[in-house]
Amino acid sequence: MRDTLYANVPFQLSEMPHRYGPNVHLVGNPFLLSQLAKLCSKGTVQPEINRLVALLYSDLVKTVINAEFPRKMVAMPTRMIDHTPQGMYQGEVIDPAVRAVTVNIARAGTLPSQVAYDLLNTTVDPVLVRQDHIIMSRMIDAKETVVGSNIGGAKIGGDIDDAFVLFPDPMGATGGSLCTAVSMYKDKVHGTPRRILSLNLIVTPEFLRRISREHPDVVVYALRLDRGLSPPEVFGTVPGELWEKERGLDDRQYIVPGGGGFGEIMNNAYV
Ligand SMILES: O=P(O)(O)OC[C@H]1O[C@H](OP(=O)(O)OP(=O)(O)O)[C@H](O)[C@@H]1O
Repeated sequence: MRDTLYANVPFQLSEMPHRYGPNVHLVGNPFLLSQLAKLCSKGTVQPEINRLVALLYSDLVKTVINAEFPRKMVAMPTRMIDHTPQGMYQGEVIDPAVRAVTVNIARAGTLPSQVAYDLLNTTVDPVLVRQDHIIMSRMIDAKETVVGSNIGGAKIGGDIDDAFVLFPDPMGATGGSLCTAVSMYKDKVHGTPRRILSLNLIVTPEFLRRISREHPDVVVYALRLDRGLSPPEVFGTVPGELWEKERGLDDRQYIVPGGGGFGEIMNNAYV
């Protein structure tokens, strides 16, 4: 007789309430926010910074797979099958027949994308998993204000038809980098993706506003929302309630409270 215990495995996102709409998920929890606080603090440099980024992404990617990916019922013999016909796991698993593409937005997104790629390969059929690469830089003017994002080169390994397309990038600041990358896929890469997912450690209200306007189909999972430069009336309100007044970017488009330029610190290259 079959045990139905794992026929419908419950999973519920633990997320912070907000008014940014159904495509935004703020999924920080006490454990991850502690690690992220450490990652953002002044004394955290190599090798600890990469260790923390990898740990945080390992968790975030699993959360996204649990929440977004389809499941499938399986009956898989265990090693005990040689001793008893009851040696079978019967229940749900993540459907391995799913296409997934993770995009390395170099440079801060390089390690996060590698973590995502490795985890996807252990979860779905590796033949269906791919990693693409985009060299991307925020462009600044003479006053060091960000004026846009530029693609310096890309290696795109094929189409994205019916694929989950993941953009794991630690900082969502102005949203320029993500919007440029998503537009490039929509304009130049063949196929209709099943879902476009942005996986961030920290996002700003400005980032969410830009993404939701330019690419409302993108689903954002972020551990933390930073709106530290907002006027006093914003603090204490539910995120998104006073969206137009919320501010998380300084004059140079760095996130506040933030954690500095992750790409710079992770690569020890201050350019
Ligand atoms: O939302 P946006 O304003 O576009 O900014 C965020 C981008 O900047 C950071 O990267 P990184 O430090 O690697 O690159 P940079 O040289 O573009 O600052 C970050 O990881 C994003 O890719």
